[in-house]
Amino acid sequence: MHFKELNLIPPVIKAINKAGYEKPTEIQYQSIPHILKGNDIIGCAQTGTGKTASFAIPILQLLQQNSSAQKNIRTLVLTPTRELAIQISENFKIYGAFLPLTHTAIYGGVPQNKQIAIINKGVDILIATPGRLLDLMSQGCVNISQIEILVLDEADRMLDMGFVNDVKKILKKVPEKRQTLFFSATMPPDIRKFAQTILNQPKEINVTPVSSTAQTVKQSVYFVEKDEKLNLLVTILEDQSIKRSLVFSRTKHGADKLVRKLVKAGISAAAIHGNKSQNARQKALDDFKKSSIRILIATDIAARGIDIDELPHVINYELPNVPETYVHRIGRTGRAGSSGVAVSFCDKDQKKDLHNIQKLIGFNMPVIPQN
Ligand SMILES: Nc1ncnc2c1ncn2[C@@H]1O[C@H](COP(=O)(O)OP(=O)(O)OP(=O)(O)O)[C@@H](O)[C@H]1O
Repeated sequence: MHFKELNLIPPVIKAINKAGYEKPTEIQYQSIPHILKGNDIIGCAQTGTGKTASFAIPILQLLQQNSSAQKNIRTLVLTPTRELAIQISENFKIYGAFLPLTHTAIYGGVPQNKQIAIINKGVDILIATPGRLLDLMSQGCVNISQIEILVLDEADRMLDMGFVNDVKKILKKVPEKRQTLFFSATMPPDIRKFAQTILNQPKEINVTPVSSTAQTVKQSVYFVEKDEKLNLLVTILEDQSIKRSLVFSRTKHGADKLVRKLVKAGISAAAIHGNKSQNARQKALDDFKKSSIRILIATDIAARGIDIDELPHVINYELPNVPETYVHRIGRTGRAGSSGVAVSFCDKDQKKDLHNIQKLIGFNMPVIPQN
């Protein structure tokens, strides 16, 4: 199967070729035709399998084919984190390289003037985190009353407690007649039910069992006492054959503390979490992406969607208490067919969390004995 068989227009095919993709992934192959037909979609596929292109490619094509003389926002993509908004915007840039369509990302933590100036020039596709979008809407700087396509990326996260009120407010301002697309690697049943109230006769595309982890990630767990965790972390990371590792911590404070301890042990590390300025967040991520730091300690703001080329290793210093979060965290490795390793630390207070995670992913992880 080639992208050509998906009835894509030449400028889109040209951009896909330039990106170096040989063939569509399963989720792309299954969702692109439905989206091109104008259907609503719930798309579930494992982490790192190209869900972004599954919506970005057909959206670009639809906007191009039904081109409008007006300069209004025609597609809105909602996404939970600022880093992800930037990344999705970069994806639209790649796939839309040979099309005249414009796009931009708006997100909090940075001044709004530049964002407003770009919107005022006219954009076809707006990628937004909900808070900044509502902010700019309330100031009259953004009008989403003409959108044709609405995307909820990481849909279950967008509709969980932290975001649901914001999303409901946004939904009141978009036209009822629209195409709505939901994408995520995880989709808990209650969220799926709620989704049905927003979508119109959606096609469900489940490429693999919902919430399953990518086969490309080798998972294991250490049972470790709380006061032994730091030593274990240092021992693991001293192994220089691990080129880079992303370490998840449950708290911002815990993340900072780990950075200090690792730096003291001679291991270069930086943290990314919600108490840092947006510039510091982006810098930590960029430094990690270009390998100027070897270890990035993150809270769950980096759990979803973030695509880091050749990231071989993820550590859960603590297990997350929401099992779906585990699936997203370890999905930062083993992307686009490459292989990855994910190790988790489990102390005696976290046995229940481990149980819930293993129930969700449908298997028990091998336990690594400590010597
Ligand atoms: N058809 C393809 N062939 C090769 N690589 C691809 C293809 N489609 C996407 N990719 C690459 O795969 C990587 C993962 O894609 P993407 O970030 O969209 O994954 P995802 O399914 O959204 O993951 P997550 O659930 O973690 O958000 C990206 O680096 C992207 O460039």
